[in-house]
Amino acid sequence: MSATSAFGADQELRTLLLSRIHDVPDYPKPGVTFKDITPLLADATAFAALTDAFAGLCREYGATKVVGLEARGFILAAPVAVRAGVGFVPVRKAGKLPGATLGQAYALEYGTAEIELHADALVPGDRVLVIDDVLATGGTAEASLKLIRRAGAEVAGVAVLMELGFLPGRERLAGELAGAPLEALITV
Ligand SMILES: O=P(O)(O)OC[C@H]1O[C@H](OP(=O)(O)OP(=O)(O)O)[C@H](O)[C@@H]1O
Ligand SMILES: Nc1ncnc2[nH]cnc12
Repeated sequence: MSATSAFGADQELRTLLLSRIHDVPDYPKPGVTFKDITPLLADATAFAALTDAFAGLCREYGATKVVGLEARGFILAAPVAVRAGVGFVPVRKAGKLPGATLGQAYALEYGTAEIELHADALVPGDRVLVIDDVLATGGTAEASLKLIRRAGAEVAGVAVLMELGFLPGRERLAGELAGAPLEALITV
């Protein structure tokens, strides 16, 4: 079961962030409403507020590393790591990292995918906050937690900008979180 805190955006921040996330119907395929965060990234005030909220969480959890999930997770996580004064570690889609890697396959809605982590990017004693833009089915985040644990590090928590509450991502993640918190600034 995942713990919750007062991290959820207050009404003002939620309104700001929601106004900068655009719904794109039927993208990338019919029936899917894509949550486009590019307007948020283009708004310095909104991007800074988001970064501050995540950085506060990073400090609260005593995280020693921030992991960002390719690709939109990189954009959100990197400034958080800088703001919080901890290192940034990318989890990439398979075949993109040049060094020795740990790989983790996972099930998508249709088919499978694989993500990778540099084998030496985390060390025992690291406490890792995972950051991504969207939690949908939870498959990507779940696979990232497996990688972090296989690398010998501890999961401090998962933080996303937006949780799609109509999908069972939170339930899927619960086992792998093993009590670590899953925080969403916005749930739709
Ligand atoms: O909870 P899930 O069902 O796993 O979906 C969420 C993931 O899907 C999106 O990434 P995507 O694979 O589209 O990659 P991108 O960021 O490179 O566009 C999103 O940024 C999350 O990482
Ligand atoms: N609906 C959605 N919008 C943006 N990113 C996503 N990743 C998975 N589902 C998504």
